[in-house]
Order: sequence, then C-alpha cells, then structure tokens
Amino acid sequence: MDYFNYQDGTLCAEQVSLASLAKEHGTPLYVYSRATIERHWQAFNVAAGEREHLICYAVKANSNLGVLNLLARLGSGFDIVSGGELARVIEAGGDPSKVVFSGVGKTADEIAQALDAGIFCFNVESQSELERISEVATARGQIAPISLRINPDIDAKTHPYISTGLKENKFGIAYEQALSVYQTAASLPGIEIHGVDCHIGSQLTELAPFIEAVDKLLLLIDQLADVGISIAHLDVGGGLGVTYHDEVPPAPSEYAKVLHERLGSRNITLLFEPGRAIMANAGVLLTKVEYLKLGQDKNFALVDAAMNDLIRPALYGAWQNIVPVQQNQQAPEREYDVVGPVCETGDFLGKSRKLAIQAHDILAVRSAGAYGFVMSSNYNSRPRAAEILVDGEQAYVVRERETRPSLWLGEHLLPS
Ligand SMILES: Cc1ncc(COP(=O)(O)O)c(C=O)c1O
Ligand SMILES: N[C@@H](CCCC[NH3+])C(=O)O
Repeated sequence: MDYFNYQDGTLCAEQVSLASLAKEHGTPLYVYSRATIERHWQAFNVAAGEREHLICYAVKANSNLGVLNLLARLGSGFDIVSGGELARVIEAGGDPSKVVFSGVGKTADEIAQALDAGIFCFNVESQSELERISEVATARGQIAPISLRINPDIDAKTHPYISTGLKENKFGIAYEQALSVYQTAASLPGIEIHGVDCHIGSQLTELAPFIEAVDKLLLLIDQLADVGISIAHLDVGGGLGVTYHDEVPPAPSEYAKVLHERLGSRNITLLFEPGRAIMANAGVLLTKVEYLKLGQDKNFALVDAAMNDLIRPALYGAWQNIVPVQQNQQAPEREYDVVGPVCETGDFLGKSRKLAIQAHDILAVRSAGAYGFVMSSNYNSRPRAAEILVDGEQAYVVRERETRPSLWLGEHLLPS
C-alpha cells in the first residue's frame, strides 16, 4: 500500500492534498508521510523477530528533527557519522545508548562527544582510528565499546559512488587484516570489543552480496572465538535498496529470513542500519513548472526545484519518477527534460519524461525522502526548501523554508 496516492484526481500524502500543501507553503517543498516511515521501520523490526536486535536508522538519509523524533518514539536506534548527527539525535529525543558511530574520519572531539553521550558502539574503520579512540577514552578514564567495520571485498553491484565494500574503497578494515586488528583491539586499554560490522554499499537490489558478506563475517566470528575474543553483536549495515523505477529489491522480511538461517542458534544480537529503505519512498519533492520551452529536438519543462534541492539525478544519473499532482486535461502530452534554473547542464531532475503539463502545474518527484534535503545546498544562492511531515489529515512544518537573509547569516564584509 502506498500512502501517496490519487484521491479524486489529486495526489495526496495520506489524507492531505499535495496541491494544497504547495499552495500554502510554496515550492520547492519536501513532504514526508509519517505512516510510511513507521511502516518501513516496523518492517525491519518485525523481520528481526524474536532475536535480540537493534534497528539503527542511518541518520544521513534524512536528519530532519521531526523525522528523528518520530523514529525515536518508535524506540529506534541510530547510525551516525558525525558529531553533528549525534547532536541532532539527542535534540530529537533519541537514546544515545542505542547509537552506533560509523565513518572513516572521526575526530578526537567527536570521539569524546560520543563517549560522553554514552553511545552503544563505535564502528571502527582503521587501526589508527582504533588507537586514537583508545587514547581519547583512556585520557578521560573511559572505556569505548567498539566493533570493527570489516571490508569483505564484495561487489555490491550498485553505483560505484555508493559501493563501499570493495578493496579499492576507503571504507573498513581489510578482511585479511581483521583478526590481527581485533587482537590489537583486545590489547588496548581504552577499548572493549563488542561486535563485528560491515556495510558494503547502498541501493542493493539483490540478496547475494549481503549473504556473501555475512558468511565471511560469521567465519571471522568463529576465528575470533578460537583466539578467545567473543562477539556480542553483528551489525550488517544498511544498503537495502528501494524501487525508484522497476527495481524489485528484496523485502526486509526476505533479507532477515536468510540472516536468521545463517545465524541459526548463535547467541548474537543483530543490528541493521537502514536509511534509504525507511525514508526514500516516504517522501516527495514538490516543484512548480515555471516555463515550458518547446524546441525542434527537445522540450524542456523548467521547474523551480534544481540540483541544489535534489542532487541524485545530477550526481548518480539517478532516475526518480516525476508525476503531476493533478491531472491536466487541457495540456497536450509531450516528452520533456525536467530541468531546474541552476546554471549547469547537469541540472536536471529527469530526462525524456512524458507529461501533460503547462506552466504553474505542480509536479511531484517521487522517492525523494532519502538523500534529498540532506544533500541540498545553497548553490546559486538558492534558499533551501521547507519540509513538511504529514500525519493523517494533519500537515506539520518540520523545517521552515530558508528566508533570503538566512543565506548570509554569519557572513561578514571586510572592515572599511
Ligand atoms: C555505514 C553506513 N551505514 C548505513 C548506511 C545507510 O545506507 P542505506 O541508506 O543504503 O540503507 C550507509 C550509507 O550507505 C553507511 O555508510
Ligand atoms: N547519497 C547516496 C547514498 C549514499 C550512501 C551513504 N553511504 C544516494 O543518494 O543514493
């Protein structure tokens, strides 16, 4: 079931018409559905079943405070990659003791901040980071709970920019070195070994790479047991794909089923770090058609959202569905490139889309809830969009549109 559907010819988020939201709040506008977010999170929670587990939502996918608060209320954990994300989780009412801290470049300040907050686990990405965490913890009289992020050298079969589990990628500790780095970890004063972690990439649409990775990690866990290092949790990362176009990714239940089969009767807590699978199809980006530009070879629909609002099409050549929020009976159907006003040829939201539209119509870019607003920028001095969270018949502004003055807040002219 899709909570974004047409009711009387108008696309709605739950019970709220997107046309009316665009009218009231202006465009570009991000709109999220609470029911969808909750359903997607529960799909993981139910799939994890009776086994001890923690779902650590990947904050990077969408770090809006309203969204984080919603997930915190469900009892979610969080996967963070910066001190800023930790601060947002805490501000939103998230429980720091359910936070895992990933990322290849944690600074000493961020490590200290996470230790003080009492996070669940550091996902350590190199031996040098491990040593630094030990030093920071020891200096503060603390012990850091850690897992090592292992790079299993597996092809996730996704876009190269979001593939993270190959030897050539900067992420994690090489599988061959894992045992020896764990032994170093066991000898360091500020470190307590809790888990094994991996994350091989994002937007995976097949189970095979996940299974291959887990099998390698279970082998490692057995080798660790042989040298007296016991592992309490296995963090399988995020990465489960979604349907943007015609992909058919496995459901969380299918994914969890194979994990349960692999884990069998092992006494091990299972951690997931889903981001996209929870948020992508829980959000849309609304944009208004400003002009139609008809040409001999190409037609352009110039809209008021651009690559600064949603960079996925420009950055990865990503395809996201673009639909009118209201059927336009008057306009002829034509093929358009849907482009923004930014001065770059790469500034497009979609190419060769068949649409029956005219100026002032509102379009919805679907599947925009993950890696949408969070990757937006002020390029071309464009203010960032507002964000709305719909809950049944109610719509809440969870972030106000940037006003022009906020674009130069904190900037200074040279003294005269
Ligand atoms: C360490 C880590 N965990 C979780 C995620 C979330 O991934 P996804 O949004 O594909 O679920 C990412 C991003 O790819 C990541 O780098
Ligand atoms: N930003 C990427 C996903 C990045 C995953 C982060 N590790 C996307 O939009 O698909």
